[in-house]
Amino acid sequence: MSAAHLWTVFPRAGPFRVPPTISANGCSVSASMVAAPYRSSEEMVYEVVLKQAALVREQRRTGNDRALADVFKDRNMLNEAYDRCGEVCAEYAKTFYLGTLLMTPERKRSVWAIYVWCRRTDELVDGPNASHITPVALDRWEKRLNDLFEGRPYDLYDAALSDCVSKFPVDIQPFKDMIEGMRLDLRKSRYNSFDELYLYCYYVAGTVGLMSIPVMGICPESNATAESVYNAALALGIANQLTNILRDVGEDARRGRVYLPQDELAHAGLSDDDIFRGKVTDKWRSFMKDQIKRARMFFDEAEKGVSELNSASRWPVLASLLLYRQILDAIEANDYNNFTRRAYVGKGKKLVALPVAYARALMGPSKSSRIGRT
Ligand SMILES: CC(C)=CCC/C(C)=C/CC/C(C)=C/CC/C(C)=C/COP(=O)(O)OP(=O)(O)O
Repeated sequence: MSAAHLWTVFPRAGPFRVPPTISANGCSVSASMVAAPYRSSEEMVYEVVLKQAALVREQRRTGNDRALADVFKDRNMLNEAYDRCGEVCAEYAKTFYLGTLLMTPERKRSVWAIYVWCRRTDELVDGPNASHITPVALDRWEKRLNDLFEGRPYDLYDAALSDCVSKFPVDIQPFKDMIEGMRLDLRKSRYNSFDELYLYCYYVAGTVGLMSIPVMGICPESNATAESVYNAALALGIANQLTNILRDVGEDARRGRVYLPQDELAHAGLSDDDIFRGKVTDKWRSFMKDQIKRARMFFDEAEKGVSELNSASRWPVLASLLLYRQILDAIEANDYNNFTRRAYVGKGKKLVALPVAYARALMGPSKSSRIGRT
């Protein structure tokens, strides 16, 4: 693990804060290419991390849930709302859903409600009606978000999230940022540098980590700072999204989109044309090796935070981390042909990952955790 990478994941925090070196991001790109602009996105994201961590710290200190008005008098309606969220989660994220079943009822249903909101947001730009979506529609979606945070949900799914955010110290910012990510996706189909891509990944996936931690909870025995656990959660979202991008290169290219950093492509002697041509060359393999290496580093950062979570939250997170990380192995096994072959993790591997994750999830926070307090 390069120290430079740690600087990128922990931009201002503790012992890992070192200036970037030539191997920044674990890729063979020059430091000047990634280091200077790299700070801006990271710092912006870090503000959100600090704010979220402060909310959770406050909750840990007082031991009370944030007291918002209980707007839902009709418990049956609310139970129905949460059940519907559970059904959606079970349908679209089976493994994750299975893992959530270990959580306390309150946490479990809140995680479902967050999942459903994220899925609906994603569907706005990725779903069947995506071609009709406009920035105005996203503004309306944001207005709905504000309303539900103030206890005025529009529909049943919103009602579940509205209740969830009244019970857990969830900040609205990551939700707004996810909508911002959708706006970005509407107007942008190229990313000049990893800094730009990082910001996109934060918007559309890192935010999920920040939304989830207040609900999943940090283990009471954990010595880690809230900031460090948030950083790990953020890293998992980034790792997942980078993996998604690497898996879907061909599919995205067919939609005219290239999510790979243009400067790194150029540095590797590649261009959009090579991607549209879709030929696996040695240049492409070497480029992909670096990209995979960087995604794995984000997974590694994330993994360190899992043991700091509440015991029942560790399993679903670790299981999904192990499974998603294996997509990178599958890309390698496909000899880096992510143009016409879809990398996937077979059923057998999934079945092995679940008990492995379960056994590892039994381990609590490490006393000498590198993400612990300094
Ligand atoms: C590590 C610690 C401390 C906490 C974990 C905090 C959490 C729950 C983070 C979750 C991050 C996450 C799941 C982000 C979503 C990223 C992503 C790319 C999801 C892919 O979703 P789909 O588009 O449905 O995937 P497929 O295309 O593979 O079906």
